[in-house]
Amino acid sequence: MQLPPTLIRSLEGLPGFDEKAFIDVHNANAPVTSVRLNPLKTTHVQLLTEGRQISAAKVPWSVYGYYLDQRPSFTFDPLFHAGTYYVQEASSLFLEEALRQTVDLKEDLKILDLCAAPGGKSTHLQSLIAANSLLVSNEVIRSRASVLRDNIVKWGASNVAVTNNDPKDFARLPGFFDVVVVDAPCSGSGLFRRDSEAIEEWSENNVMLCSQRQQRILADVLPALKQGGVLVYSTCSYSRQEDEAVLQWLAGTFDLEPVTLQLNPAWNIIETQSGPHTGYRFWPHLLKGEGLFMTVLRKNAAAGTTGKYRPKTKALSAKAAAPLGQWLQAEGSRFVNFGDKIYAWPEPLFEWLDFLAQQLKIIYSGTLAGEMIRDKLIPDHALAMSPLITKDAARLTLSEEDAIRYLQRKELADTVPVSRGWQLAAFRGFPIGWMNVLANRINNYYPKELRILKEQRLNQ
Ligand SMILES: C[S@@+](CC[C@H](N)C(=O)[O-])C[C@H]1O[C@@H](n2cnc3c(N)ncnc32)[C@H](O)[C@@H]1O
Repeated sequence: MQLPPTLIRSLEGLPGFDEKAFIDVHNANAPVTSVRLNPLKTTHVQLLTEGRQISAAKVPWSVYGYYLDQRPSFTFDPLFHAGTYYVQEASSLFLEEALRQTVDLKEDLKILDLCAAPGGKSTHLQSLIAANSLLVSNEVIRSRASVLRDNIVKWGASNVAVTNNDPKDFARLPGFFDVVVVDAPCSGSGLFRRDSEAIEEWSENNVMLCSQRQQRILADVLPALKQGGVLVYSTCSYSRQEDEAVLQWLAGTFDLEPVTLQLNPAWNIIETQSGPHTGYRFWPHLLKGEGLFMTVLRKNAAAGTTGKYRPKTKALSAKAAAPLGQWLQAEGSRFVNFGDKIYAWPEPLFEWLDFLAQQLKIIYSGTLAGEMIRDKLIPDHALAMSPLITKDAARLTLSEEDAIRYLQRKELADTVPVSRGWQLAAFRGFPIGWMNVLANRINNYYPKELRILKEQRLNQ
């Protein structure tokens, strides 16, 4: 692996940098695989290891994160499609430790993940916050926002709104958020080990452009953070201009208080100073993870307020919502319809979601229960992924082979259902989607755009 010599030169003198060890670890061809469990579905890592000749070890800075000693084919694992875990780079799981040390996560919070696709940090944040907290998971690029929505749907949570807005749109929400996470678009050098093609695209000029864009994004979003609120800024770049220099600029431009985290020395995370502010560097030659920079700051400055709110969205009447009781645990939810589509919004988040719907371009919120057609609900895939699904829902347990066929949207020739109508396709107890059993065939309702396109199981 030929790392850009200008990158190497630019890293000299940075805390923790060791040229030889850094180059060696890039050439060692020893990829690190890590996953994070979804506590809405399971907290037992044995689910992924038992009977699979894989062993798992804890990622030290995350309750839900595990290293796997090999990389299985996630595409061909029905448990992956059931949303029981997310495949995520280990260093980035440090977000959990950063928040546990700076925010009372038991409180009802409003959290913004500004640069959220494909959803690693957002699904993680969702696992850390209370059920009555609201996560706004935003992605500016429309196609990437759809991938983000799919991953949020798969995760199964109801307390998330997926938005497709430009950072400057958040100026409409002065002082609204308790926490803002900016996992900024960057030059990506921290991931060279996993994606050697990115090396070709790396240039000093791009580092500079990224640094300017990072500053613009931060300046745009800061008004939306409340006074006393916490800003987390991270990149997967090693470059000073995108890390310490951005922190220095933040500190010099805005009224932000330094926040220092307690580190376990065994973790080998390296502290780096920008004046009184501390950043945290993750070097792949010092720990089991990829390159990452993260810093936390607290807003001192007074923030504006969002002004008067006029309710607009109407919840379905009890009578109109009654048929939904057969599909999901309705207690604690209020139902809203956008056209024929019926969403379940967590009751305590109703006003916030209604307010946000008036300010932002929301592409998904709560849980999409399904479409009401002639007074009957056609259940949506999102409902199958959600813990709201009623325990009484009929389900058909599929073998691994059939579960993969189902996920490929193929026919389930050998599966023998015991009853007719809508039922969940399940694998090892976890729903993976819907099917409708008719007299002479089974209709596979796995969403076309999510289906596994590959024929063969290949390790990826
Ligand atoms: C590092 S990635 C985010 C990864 C994500 N947080 C995760 O954990 O899965 C940065 C994201 O910022 C988005 N982005 C690109 N340009 C942007 C801009 N000008 N403002 C805000 N976000 C931008 C990218 O599309 C990308 O999805």
